[in-house]
Amino acid sequence: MKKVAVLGAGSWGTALAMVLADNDHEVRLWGHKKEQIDEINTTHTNKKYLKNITLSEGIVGYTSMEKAVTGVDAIVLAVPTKAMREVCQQVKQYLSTPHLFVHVSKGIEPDTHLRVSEVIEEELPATVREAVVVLSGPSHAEEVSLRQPTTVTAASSNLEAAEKVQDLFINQHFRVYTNTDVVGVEIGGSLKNIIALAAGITDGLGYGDNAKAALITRGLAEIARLGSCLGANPLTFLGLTGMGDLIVTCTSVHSRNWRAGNMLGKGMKLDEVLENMGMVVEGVRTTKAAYQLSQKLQVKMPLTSALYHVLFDNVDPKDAVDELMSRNKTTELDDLSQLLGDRFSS
Ligand SMILES: NC(=O)C1=CN([C@@H]2O[C@H](COP(=O)(O)OP(=O)(O)OC[C@H]3O[C@@H](n4cnc5c(N)ncnc54)[C@H](O)[C@@H]3O)[C@@H](O)[C@H]2O)C=CC1
Ligand SMILES: O=C(CO)COP(=O)(O)O
Repeated sequence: MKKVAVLGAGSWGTALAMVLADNDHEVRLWGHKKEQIDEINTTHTNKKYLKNITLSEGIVGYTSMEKAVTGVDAIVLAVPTKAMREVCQQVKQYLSTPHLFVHVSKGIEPDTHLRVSEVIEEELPATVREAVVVLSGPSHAEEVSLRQPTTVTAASSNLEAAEKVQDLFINQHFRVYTNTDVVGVEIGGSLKNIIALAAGITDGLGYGDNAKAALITRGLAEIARLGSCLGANPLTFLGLTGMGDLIVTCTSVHSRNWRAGNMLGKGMKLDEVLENMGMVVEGVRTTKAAYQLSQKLQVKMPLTSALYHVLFDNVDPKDAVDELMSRNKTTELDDLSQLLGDRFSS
């Protein structure tokens, strides 16, 4: 049995706390909202984030971060990307030895263009950080909390650390693989939210499965294009954190990114949509970051670019689709085949 602190008591932090409690670990779930932590400790529910779920009594809620992290074996960072720096700055005050950090957030910072593990490494000195492992994959909190079969990947350049995280989380319902391609895993997990927003939009506009399949496959092509340019192994994008997460997020009503896109497609404004959601929609900020990166690195990302103009320049979603469909004709396997070809030709 290990002692694990989960920082962030939203949907995903709570669902992962359940997995850890099922594995008989001592789980300390920290949140910054007192009423929510009181609810976790009294009724063993977290209704705003996981409806109709009773949490294991083994999960104890904390409002004191210091108490939550004192003496733990591992710290899971489960807050939205936007809050990651602030939470790292808080946690490092309470640590004096290196700890194993697991992050589960799917985003890229606009302007700095840093991946979440890079943000964490920037904020946490080596004196408190043994290793950073990203846990990612097709995994809606709603299904994980019902103990439905789910597969994810623990990725770190330090394979031993990834294996420690695999051992912490793996069970009969929650299967964990390992990978050392951190760039590929983080880029796949973040950029799929852009495509999920777009898939929600086409559904909201009344378009069908053909449009959805087009978004998923061409979305994967542009994710792989940018990811490979940043140093990822292109094959990672065919795995759980690439194609796997694209499928689950673009096709599920659980996805907040899909739901936000759906409302946009039905004519709502972005501000209204985000107010309505009450939970994080990571794809909005990631669209900005990926668009900026594609401009800087000169990587072709037509779907990301179209979504950027819908979100931030008030372009009508239907006009954006019409424009995408009337671009100059091209071949399917352009630079992507070069990327994969290089791998297979040696
Ligand atoms: N919900 C899901 O099924 C999955 C979510 N993720 C990722 O996990 C991350 C967290 O997402 P969710 O838990 O779903 O979001 P959520 O919106 O359900 O919950 C976010 C939680 O973070 C808290 N929070 C926000 N700012 C904070 C701050 N400055 N300090 C402390 N707490 C703060 C909120 O109060 C809330 O409890 C995101 O990056 C998301 O992409 C990854 C896999 C699955
Ligand atoms: O990442 C997720 C599933 O793997 C959750 O997606 P949403 O943030 O769109 O709900």
